[in-house]
Amino acid sequence: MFATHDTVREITEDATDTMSDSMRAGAIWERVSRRLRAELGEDVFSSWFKSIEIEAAQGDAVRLSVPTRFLKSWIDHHYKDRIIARWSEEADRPVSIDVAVRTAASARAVVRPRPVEETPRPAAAPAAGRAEAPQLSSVQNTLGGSPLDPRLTFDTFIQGRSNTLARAAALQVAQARPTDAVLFNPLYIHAGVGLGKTHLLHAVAGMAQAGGRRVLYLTAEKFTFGFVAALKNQTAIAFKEALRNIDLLIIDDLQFLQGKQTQAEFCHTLNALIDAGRQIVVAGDRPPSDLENLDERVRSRLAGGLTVEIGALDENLRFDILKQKLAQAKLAHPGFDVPPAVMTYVAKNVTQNGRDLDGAFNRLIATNRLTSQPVTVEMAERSIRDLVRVVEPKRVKIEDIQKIVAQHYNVSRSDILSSRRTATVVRPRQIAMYLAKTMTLRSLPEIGRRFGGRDHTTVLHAVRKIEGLVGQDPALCEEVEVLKRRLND
Ligand SMILES: Nc1ncnc2c1ncn2[C@@H]1O[C@H](COP(=O)(O)OP(=O)(O)OP(=O)(O)O)[C@@H](O)[C@H]1O
Repeated sequence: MFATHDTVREITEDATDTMSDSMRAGAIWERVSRRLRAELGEDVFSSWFKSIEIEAAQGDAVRLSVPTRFLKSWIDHHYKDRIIARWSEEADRPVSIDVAVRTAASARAVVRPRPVEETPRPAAAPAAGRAEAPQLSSVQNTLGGSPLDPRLTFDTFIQGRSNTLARAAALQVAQARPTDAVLFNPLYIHAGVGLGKTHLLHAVAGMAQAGGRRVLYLTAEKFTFGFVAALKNQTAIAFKEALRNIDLLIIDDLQFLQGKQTQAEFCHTLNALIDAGRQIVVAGDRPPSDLENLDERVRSRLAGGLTVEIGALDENLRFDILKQKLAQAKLAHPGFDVPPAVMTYVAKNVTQNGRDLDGAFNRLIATNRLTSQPVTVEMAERSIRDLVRVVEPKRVKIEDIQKIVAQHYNVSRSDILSSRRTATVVRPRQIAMYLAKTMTLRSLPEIGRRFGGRDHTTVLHAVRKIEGLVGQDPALCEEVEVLKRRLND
């Protein structure tokens, strides 16, 4: 069917209306942005509003877009009402505003308002585009990146139940090509002392660097020092530029990020890199929510990515780490060996963390090399006595297991004891039975009785089922580890 003159005119008028709506919206957004910047301050404005673009504007309906889901949810929760109020005031009529996440296709079609003038800044070095961005060495020089230990690789990082998820996420990030979509951003890894965070971060840095990406690995202390020194030397602009031109920023020991201004700069860097589709990996000694001294904006930005925990090293993992250390030691000290009984003794008794395992192993080598004593269990007992912690195993009660599992899966304890067979209850019940078998000395019939009078074969089936799943499903494995830790606390 051909369009009549009238329809052509209607279509043209519609298009002209849409164009002028868009242009009007662009002008209004400029004024709204100025007011938001004045009301909220430069820091808040550049953290949350700078990357907003107008996706569409038609009549009283405006659609804004932001590059990430995190930004959308933050703006929806904290600033949307304010934007609507300011926009309605500037437009002299009520408007509805919707915030969407930009896709590559929508980004091409976006209406770009003129950038809002910022408060005057000292003359900046010309902004380097991605193509002429500084190469790794100059980034490292400008920012004083922390040195990487070539021994800390994925090959030497031993996988166990407590670190499966963290390792898998880290590997995915390290292997990504620059054109791949960024999956977990930021990736935040937390663990207690000596459980392998630094090892994993070095492995990510090394692999990504080998893949040709511009990587910067910094401890939070170095970041603080670099930023403060740059401020003192009036090179802060160059510092910021260099930071924003890397592909992968890795920050270790985030708990040591000091100072309000440094944290604000870190937050800007996080926002700028994430919005530009670059990857961030951060490690700290506790989850973001527990980092009390950290700026709220940094905390929420971190919590908006993927947070994974590395749990305690279990005995099997400790044994495997020792095996690897032995292989390395044999290369450096030909003729040196540690009998399996000694390996088992150390793995069983040095339970704290990987650093104590390093220490124990070094003492075996030193004692053997310096005194020519053969490595035996007695020799090991004497040399590593202070690293051995005698811990009374905590007695876990079946009732506690049922309570904690029920809480974790948001079902009631009576659901777990009941005969209900819906999936939401069956899996938690099986996990609770599995924990009862592996964390207490109760027999299968006794466990069956305590789980609503079930037969011992039902318990056995549950235990086998969960044992099998834990080996295949890292997420379930992580859940079980979390439950075990809660029960052992
Ligand atoms: N899964 C693992 N495989 C191999 N080595 C490990 C593993 N976990 C820990 N280690 C070793 O344990 C030691 C301590 O690990 P690392 O320095 O990475 O701990 P961390 O979590 O960064 O501790 P901190 O919080 O004190 O900085 C290192 O020698 C590391 O190589």
